[in-house]
Amino acid sequence: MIVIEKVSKTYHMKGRADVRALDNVSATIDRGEVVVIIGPSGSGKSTLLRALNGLQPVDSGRIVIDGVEVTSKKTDINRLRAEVGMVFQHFNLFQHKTALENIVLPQIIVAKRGRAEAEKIARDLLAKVGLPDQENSYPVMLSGGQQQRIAIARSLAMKPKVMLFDEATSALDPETVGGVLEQMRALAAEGMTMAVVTHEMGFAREAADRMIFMDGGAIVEENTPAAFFDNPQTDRAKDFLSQIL
Ligand SMILES: Nc1ncnc2c1ncn2[C@@H]1O[C@H](COP(=O)(O)OP(=O)(O)OP(=O)(O)O)[C@@H](O)[C@H]1O
Repeated sequence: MIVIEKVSKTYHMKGRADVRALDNVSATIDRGEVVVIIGPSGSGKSTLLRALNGLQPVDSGRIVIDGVEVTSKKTDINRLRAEVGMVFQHFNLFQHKTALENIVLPQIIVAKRGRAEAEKIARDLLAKVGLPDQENSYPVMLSGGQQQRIAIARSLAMKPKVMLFDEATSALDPETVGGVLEQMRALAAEGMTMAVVTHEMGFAREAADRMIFMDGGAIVEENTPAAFFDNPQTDRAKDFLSQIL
């Protein structure tokens, strides 16, 4: 379970007004729950996701994942990043390593597994993401969607308790988005705890247990997808939905 308690974050940049990216945000995400976070550009969605795996330090408040306080300086951030997998818009595979090695290496380096075990896990995951025949392919030989599925497999190899997706399909060619969404749906169906920032409203309707709508660094509305899309409560959510649907 993820508990987010009164989390705030302001960015200070020279020559620019301060930006309050997160303004007293509180939420909980239950084990096995799939939460889709949407909102206008600059509303704080990415900052919140990055805070959840410790990539983004916050100014105040607490984030606790399965009893481990992410926001405590004492927490081992490397361990946390293994337990909280994150898939970004840009998948950053090692270009000079094969698909298999991309999944194997973090297991050896971070999880300290032996090569035989790491390769077995990697092969199982390549099959799971629908790419069993691509273990010897280099990223450049794969479509963006296939590379993103390798990136998902790489995260899953660490056996995370939680998966975070930050616009995982936004940089892909339209014809390769479907395969990635299919993997995300399958993970959701298996009961993975997921927080997903996406523009894919079809995915949100089908796979989300709950929608969180953010604006101006705050959570403005939370509801089931059916209630949120069909009957938004706030003017801000209505405006946003009228622009994107
Ligand atoms: N590293 C940073 N330094 C300074 N300002 C930042 C930084 N990261 C984000 N911001 C600012 O904080 C605000 C929230 O940004 P964030 O990326 O969290 O929003 P978002 O909802 O994910 O936006 P988008 O949908 O465009 O990705 C924005 O005004 C952004 O310009």
